[in-house]
Amino acid sequence: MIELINISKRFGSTTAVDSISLKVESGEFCCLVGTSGCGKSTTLRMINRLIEHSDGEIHIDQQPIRSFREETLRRRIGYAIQSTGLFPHWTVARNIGLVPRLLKWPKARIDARVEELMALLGLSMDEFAGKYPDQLSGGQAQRVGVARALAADPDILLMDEPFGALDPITRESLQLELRDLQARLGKTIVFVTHDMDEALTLADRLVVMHEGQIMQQGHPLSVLRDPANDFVASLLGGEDRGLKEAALLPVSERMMPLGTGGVARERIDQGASLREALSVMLWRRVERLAVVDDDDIPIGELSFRRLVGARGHD
Ligand SMILES: Nc1ncnc2c1ncn2[C@@H]1O[C@H](COP(=O)(O)OP(=O)(O)OP(=O)(O)O)[C@@H](O)[C@H]1O
Repeated sequence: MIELINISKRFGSTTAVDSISLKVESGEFCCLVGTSGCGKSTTLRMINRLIEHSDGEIHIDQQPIRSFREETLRRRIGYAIQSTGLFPHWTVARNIGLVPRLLKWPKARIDARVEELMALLGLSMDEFAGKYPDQLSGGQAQRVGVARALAADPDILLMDEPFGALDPITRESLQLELRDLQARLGKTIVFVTHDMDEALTLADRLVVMHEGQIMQQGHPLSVLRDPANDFVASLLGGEDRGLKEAALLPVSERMMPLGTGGVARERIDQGASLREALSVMLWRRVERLAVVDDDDIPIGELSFRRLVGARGHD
């Protein structure tokens, strides 16, 4: 668990972070969002002591981070950033092995770990191990950056706009993979982004910052449904909030049992979001969809009225 207690950071006369308190539970995916310059990156970098806080206390598993040795921080906290920070004259394999080497692991263990991580991030050893960063696409470089951050098997991962420079399709696929990876590996992740859709997709805990302070924090759905003030509401997209909420809710949430009137022609997967269902209805110009399981067998149906949450019968 990471705990920030009344944390402030001042740079000369600028207060970048102003007495914030935040608790991130073990295994939680926490996203920090907010306007440019609101103190997100500073908050993140105080957790691994790249920046020293001015006031307050930061604890990891109840211990003040100032009591940790540098080596322990390195081992326990991985860090990935937008520009990847890969060393240009080092191969992919060498870049990934950076922290284990600093921790003086034996060579055989480092080699085995690099191989394991490349497989985990979908990078073929034969193709990529010997390449240099400038021979990689943006998405491949980000994968290497994430692999490097995971190298010493840290329990905490700090990520600062890691997918910021990617095209939307690569970005979405890396978001899904990261979510999946986190569920499998059980890491605690603190993730900075200025992209609200990215934050809503990834977060268990959404933290909205403004001018160095936390305006609101909570589960994305509860923040969406009940924004603390106009600033949070507008950052969440104002009237667009309905679509954002629909993107977070699965079709199964509003599905009805199969009726007797025959199965609808157009289908939607039970794991799809209500937003995707709405899109299919608009595109196909239908008001009813058959909801199908993984084997494409109809298990229920979704009507437009149910989708929008209207009360009463269809
Ligand atoms: N090393 C520094 N020296 C002086 N001021 C700094 C320093 N680092 C950050 N700041 C200031 O602290 C404030 C918060 O910066 P920070 O980088 O944490 O914001 P951010 O929310 O991550 O912004 P962005 O989304 O634009 O990256 C800004 O006003 C910034 O100018």
